[in-house]
Amino acid sequence: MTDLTATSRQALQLMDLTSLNENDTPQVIIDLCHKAKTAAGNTAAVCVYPRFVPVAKKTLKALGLNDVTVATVTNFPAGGNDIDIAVTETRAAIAYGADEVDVVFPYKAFMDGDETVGHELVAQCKKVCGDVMLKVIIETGELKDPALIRRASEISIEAGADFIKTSTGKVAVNATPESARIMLEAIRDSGKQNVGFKPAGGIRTAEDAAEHLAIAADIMGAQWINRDHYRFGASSLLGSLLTALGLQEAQEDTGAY
Ligand SMILES: O=C[C@H](O)COP(=O)(O)O
Repeated sequence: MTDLTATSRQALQLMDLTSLNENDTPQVIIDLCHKAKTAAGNTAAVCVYPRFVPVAKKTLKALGLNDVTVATVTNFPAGGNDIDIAVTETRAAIAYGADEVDVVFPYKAFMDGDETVGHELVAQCKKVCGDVMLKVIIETGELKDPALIRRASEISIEAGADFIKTSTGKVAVNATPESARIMLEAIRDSGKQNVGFKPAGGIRTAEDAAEHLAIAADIMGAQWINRDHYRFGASSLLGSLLTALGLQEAQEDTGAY
């Protein structure tokens, strides 16, 4: 087994297979759920807009994909600083049946110097989540400055994030190796090894995924990398992984969700 085969299989099983397009329909989400099952194993989760959580849950259940969780997004993608709205959206997402909520950190307010609102928003969203996993998207491509990426990561971890996530996939710059390194170092240095990391946005090739996994292994150790600690957020990565695994013909995937 080549290294790329091994990392591609690992990446596939760590993927939050994503469709967050304005023109999504129930049928698009049903098709997405079918793609979560592959000959190389199932993806970790599907990630969809809140209104599609019920159809995703129902489809995965009908397919017997009990290990594939349903993630959704709140305060997305703008990362507004209204805590009530973020909490209300998060509560609604859970009511729809979401297993995991990816909330956008109020990164613009944070860039304007307000650290308190980010901490409070994450803490209050985690409170309504209970056992539902909360991933906090800090939007690294907008923060840009390594010191801001580090600080937003620290605030999110301190406030109770289960995962910190790089990006929405909706801005010009999304997950990069540099931002991944800063965020993983923040997790390591926090001493909270149970906090996970999700690079998301712009990860399209098996080689991209392998590079990210190597960074995580370097900083956190290879043993740390599992679905409880590591996810890829990606809408167009599956096809490249299947090709690297020699499975592309078995499962058609255009990558164009
Ligand atoms: O959370 C995941 C991202 O929205 C996916 O971004 P992508 O479409 O660039 O893969």
